[in-house]
Amino acid sequence: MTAHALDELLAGGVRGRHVLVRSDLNVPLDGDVPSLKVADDGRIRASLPVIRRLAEAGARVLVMAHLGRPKGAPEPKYSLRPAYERLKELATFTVKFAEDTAGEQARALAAELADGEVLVLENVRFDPRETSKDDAEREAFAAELAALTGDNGAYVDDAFGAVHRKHASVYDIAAKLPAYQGDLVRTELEVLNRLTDVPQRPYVVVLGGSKVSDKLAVIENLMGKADYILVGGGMVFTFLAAQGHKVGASLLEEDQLDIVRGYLARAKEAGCSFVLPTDIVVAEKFAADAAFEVVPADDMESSSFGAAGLGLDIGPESQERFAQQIHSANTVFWNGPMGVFEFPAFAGGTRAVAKALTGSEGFTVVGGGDSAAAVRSLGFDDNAFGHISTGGGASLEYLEGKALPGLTALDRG
Ligand SMILES: Nc1ncnc2c1ncn2[C@@H]1O[C@H](COP(=O)(O)OP(=O)(O)OP(=O)(O)O)[C@@H](O)[C@H]1O
Ligand SMILES: O=C(O)[C@H](O)COP(=O)(O)O
Repeated sequence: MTAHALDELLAGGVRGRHVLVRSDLNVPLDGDVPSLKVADDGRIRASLPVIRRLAEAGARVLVMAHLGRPKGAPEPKYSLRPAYERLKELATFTVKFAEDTAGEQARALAAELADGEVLVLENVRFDPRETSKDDAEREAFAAELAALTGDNGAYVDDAFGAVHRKHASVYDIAAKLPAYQGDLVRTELEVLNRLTDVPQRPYVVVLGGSKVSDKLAVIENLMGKADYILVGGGMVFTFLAAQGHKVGASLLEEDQLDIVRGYLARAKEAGCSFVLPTDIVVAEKFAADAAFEVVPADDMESSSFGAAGLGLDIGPESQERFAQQIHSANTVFWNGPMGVFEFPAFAGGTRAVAKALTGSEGFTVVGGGDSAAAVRSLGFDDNAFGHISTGGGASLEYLEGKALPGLTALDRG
């Protein structure tokens, strides 16, 4: 079965109907509470077309989204208010904000909404039922969200970046309301299908970032698809440690070491080679102005910071090697910054990989909220890449060939 498209919903007429849209507004923020500002509005801009189409067609649009990973209770630093402020600046229609998600204020504001107006609900993850493992809890929350739409509502999933999450606002909600696939999800899938169908070889996957345990899980499957997997970012230290090297105080998933050893042992028979950095930029502490040194990847504690040193970027030799590997590829998929690019001293690896992609003659895809934000903050133009996907974990899991809850939920309906 295929999902019903947004076009079908619009063709049936939405004027006066409440339409609940799941968007991915999980954007990086700058500053401190209460003056947090959106640091990169890529995901907001990507979410805008569907919201606009619905508003212009006269729907009463309710936008639900998450930001960060709060622990099931309101936390000011994870409020969606900054994302709402930015959306309001970009919008040509009225946008309002509810301080709760499905509570008293959300219900009242949803009921008062006029045709063509938009209401952004507070972070869905402020309710523990959103991410609960208990089906009944998630379903109860989904029912409360659905109730905001009255008796003739509809649901549109446009949050490509979250389709891999079995969460109430992504999965369970689709069983509560007539459900449709948003344009962003559709176009993201069309592009990623070019990578799953017949990628032009050599096919290089570049992995980094900090959501290490999420992403380690996808490697097993990617090994059967990619010719080379280049590993950088926070994920690299679990690889180096699995090879028996000391990594100081760097990000490390101790409980994944055996799994990673298995990957390294099976890579050859899977027809894939791992390319790991040979040098690392090690810092004294996690700070923009931290002292740093470049050390061999297999001897990270040789820096003057000893076991307290933190690997925050791949070194210049590795940058060169990764760039060469990317230049020789015909297809490149990149997810996850190579280092803590938010600190200029540790942005070299990410810049080098981005530059290599922009110089590539092959088909290049950058996936991930932070990865996309990184390339833009380093001054690269979106158009210099084949495609910039709004999904990090989502695109990786899609490429892995997994059935994703947010997509299967729509097929159901
Ligand atoms: N060596 C490192 N140590 C700690 N953090 C790192 C390291 N390298 C990169 N990071 C951090 O990784 C973060 C991005 O990781 P993430 O896995 O979220 O990327 P993404 O896939 O682009 O985003 P998303 O999955 O949210 O769409 C950045 O904030 C960056 O600072
Ligand atoms: O940033 C992302 O990849 C998406 O918004 C999903 O966020 P999550 O990894 O916290 O579920």
